[in-house]
Amino acid sequence: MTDSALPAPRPSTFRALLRIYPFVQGAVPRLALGGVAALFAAVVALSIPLALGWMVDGPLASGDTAQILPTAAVVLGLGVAEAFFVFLRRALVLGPGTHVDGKMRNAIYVHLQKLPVSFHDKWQSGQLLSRAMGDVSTVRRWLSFGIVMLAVNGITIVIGFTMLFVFNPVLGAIFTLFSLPLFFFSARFQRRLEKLSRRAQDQQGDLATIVEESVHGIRILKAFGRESHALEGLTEQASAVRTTELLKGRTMAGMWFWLLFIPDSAFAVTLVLGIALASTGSVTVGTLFAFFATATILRGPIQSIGFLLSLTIDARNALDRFFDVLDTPISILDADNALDLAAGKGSLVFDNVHFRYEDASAATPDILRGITLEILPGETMALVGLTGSGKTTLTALTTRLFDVTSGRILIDGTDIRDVTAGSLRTRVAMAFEDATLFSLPVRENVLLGRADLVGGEPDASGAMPGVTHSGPGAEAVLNQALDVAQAGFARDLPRGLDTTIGEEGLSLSGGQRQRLALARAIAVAPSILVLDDPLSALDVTTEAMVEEALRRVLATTTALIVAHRPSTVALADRVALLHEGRIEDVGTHTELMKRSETYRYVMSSLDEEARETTNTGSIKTVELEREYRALTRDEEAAL
Ligand SMILES: Nc1ncnc2c1ncn2[C@@H]1O[C@H](COP(=O)(O)OP(=O)(O)OP(=O)(O)O)[C@@H](O)[C@H]1O
Repeated sequence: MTDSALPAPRPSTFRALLRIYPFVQGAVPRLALGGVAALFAAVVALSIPLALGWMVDGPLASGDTAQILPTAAVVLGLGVAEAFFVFLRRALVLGPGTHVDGKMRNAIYVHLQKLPVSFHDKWQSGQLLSRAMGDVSTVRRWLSFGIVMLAVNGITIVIGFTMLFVFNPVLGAIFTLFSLPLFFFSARFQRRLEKLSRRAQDQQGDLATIVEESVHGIRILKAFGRESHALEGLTEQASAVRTTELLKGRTMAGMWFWLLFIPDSAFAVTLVLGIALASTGSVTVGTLFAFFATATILRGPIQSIGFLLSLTIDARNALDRFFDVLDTPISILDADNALDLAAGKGSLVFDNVHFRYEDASAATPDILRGITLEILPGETMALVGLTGSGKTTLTALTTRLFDVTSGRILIDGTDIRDVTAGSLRTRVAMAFEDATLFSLPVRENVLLGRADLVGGEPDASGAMPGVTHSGPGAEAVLNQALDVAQAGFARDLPRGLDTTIGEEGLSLSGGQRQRLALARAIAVAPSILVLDDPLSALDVTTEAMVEEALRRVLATTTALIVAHRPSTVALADRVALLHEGRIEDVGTHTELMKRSETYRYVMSSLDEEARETTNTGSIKTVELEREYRALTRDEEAAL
């Protein structure tokens, strides 16, 4: 391995934590003020032993009782001042923590939206969720508490130890000497904790993935009676998390042992020596009193160092995990000089397009190996091919969900990589077989691609409706899209088009979800419509109605439709046959039936597929089946 191939060394905890600065920037003044308040609290606390020492050596030793009350009042005043500064510190640092928390979550969300689909294919959603939620919270806790207390306790320790030396250099030196091993143990435990903490956080991400997947796939698990299998997976992962947490807990317990034992033994040794020195008169009782009062105050900061260090280590790992996502480059970006795609007739051209997935092994050939295809403005082209031939992959390239490996895709003569993705995606709309909906009202789901219709008119109270789609323009688009997609059922939902669809639309049937997803694509009023078998879950009667309405839309729109059913092929002006990574033939259905053996083979396999999935109880099905069979027979006879 060459030097350049070696992984970059892990940066120090300090450098790793410094990366939070851009998110903290605006909050620095409040954090700094919080730190100052905490420092005042520490200084006030440390001055109490001075007052006590003075009282013991002064008024108490001389019997001047008149001085006792004022001195007690001073100590009380210092106590009140300390409480006030602690309150101030908490109030000041609370805001910055939540501010940074919000900024970090926004940043990771925006980045996740921009990352290409290939990134999301690779990353588990639970890992992303735990980074955006759990890790960001860990950083907030450290920022609101950990860093301030670490700084203040550090300063308290320095001032406190200096005071011990001033009270009595011998006792101070012995106390310091006995406390030194603390730093050795802290460093040792820090390294061990760092590894365990990262492991625990990663395992929690995996656990979140399992929970997310089993909730998401609850219907399948129930249908196959595999809830116990999912539980086994969860138990196994939970036990891995538990083992790591236990190991972490044991390491922390070991650290705590030394954190308590070392200062206590330092305390004991200096106490014995201090009493001996006081008995010889080398040190006054008041000074000894102040020495131990200070040492007692120092116990808290010394002991909390371990906890604060583990909080810091957790925050460092959380930040590393956060930046694992944020540092992932956005591979599909607008070019520097990208312009908006101008309105045009809507021609779509694939020019010698090659494509392979990033993680494909070197031994496998490209999925698409030189696709050349022209879809004329207003034309409807069906894309037909065997399962796994790359139809979905080809459609995904049209909106740059993936970029071509080589070759070009042109819309109205312009390479889609030369225009802004935003404008491209308003000109090209997609509907997929897997119709994902969001936990939003029907209206918002259907008008998702119409950012131009967000807002609407103020309501009766004059308030703006916020980020919702409303107004006459939005209503017209919504109604037309629902009509074409035969999704009128949505108007009969309990709150009509304002009904919030359950998570991912799971409260709707597969066919209802597909119709809403189709309405969503139609609502964009694109010049190019790309449909990846979006009618597969519909019964044949509804499919025929949707197709009839679609024909009206498609008459003015360029369309590329992945067809898995002969009835979908019937929608098209021409058919492109995708086979072994290339467009093997293009022509009308009749032409291809005549001249292409591959096409006849593919169609007969689609036919079987269709018969397996159609609702044979429907009269329409029988009619369509008969029509198609007759067509096929005629064509076969003509051969
Ligand atoms: N995200 C991905 N990463 C790696 N390989 C993928 C990815 N998505 C699809 N593939 C592979 O690419 C090939 C083509 O898949 P694609 O989904 O485009 O086929 P298809 O023709 O649409 O299939 P179907 O008709 O079954 O829907 C398949 O071998 C598939 O395993």
